[in-house]
Amino acid sequence: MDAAVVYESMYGNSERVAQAIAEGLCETVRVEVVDVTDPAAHPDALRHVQLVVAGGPTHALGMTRPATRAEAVQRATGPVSDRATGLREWVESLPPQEEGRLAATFDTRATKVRSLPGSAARGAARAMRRAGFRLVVPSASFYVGDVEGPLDDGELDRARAWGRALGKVLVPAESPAEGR
Ligand SMILES: Cc1cc2nc3c(=O)[nH]c(=O)nc-3n(C[C@H](O)[C@H](O)[C@H](O)COP(=O)(O)O)c2cc1C
Repeated sequence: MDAAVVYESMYGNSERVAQAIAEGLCETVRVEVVDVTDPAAHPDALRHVQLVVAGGPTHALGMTRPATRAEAVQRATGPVSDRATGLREWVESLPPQEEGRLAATFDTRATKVRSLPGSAARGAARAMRRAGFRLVVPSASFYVGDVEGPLDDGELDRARAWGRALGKVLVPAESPAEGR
């Protein structure tokens, strides 16, 4: 089975989570990690992939928007990726999917506002379900200590474990060879 982890990231935290998820997933499936703005993330370029894992930062209780991305750039005290489009535009561009395509979603969120309900991952999951994907596991959130990060202790391990568990749902242990 082939999988792709498609991510958006302004300060690099969601990118690190995407890489960690791929490290867990690659124990059972072939996986590529793609920035959502990369031509390789275009829906046509991902047609060979059976599982798409998509994620990015939570901004203003949901997926980023042009205004929240501009705010993120303005608030940056270090490296920031100034991007014209993000996860929201990507999921909204997905054409109707053939039956059987699988998906899972993740986001990063701030520990300080952990009690707030908003989650980019849940918004992305809704859009992907509407496009015809089957969501194989509940969406996951990974936490940063402050707006620019860093990720809280243990979050990359948790992301690796989430990727590993996702791979095992897709490729049961008795037939690992079929997943490669
Ligand atoms: C404009 C803006 C709005 C944000 N809104 C939220 C929010 O509603 N909930 C939350 O948990 N985190 C919020 N955050 C924190 C982001 O989730 C955090 O910056 C992000 O997870 C870092 O990921 P990245 O390095 O991949 O961009 C916000 C950050 C910015 C810049």
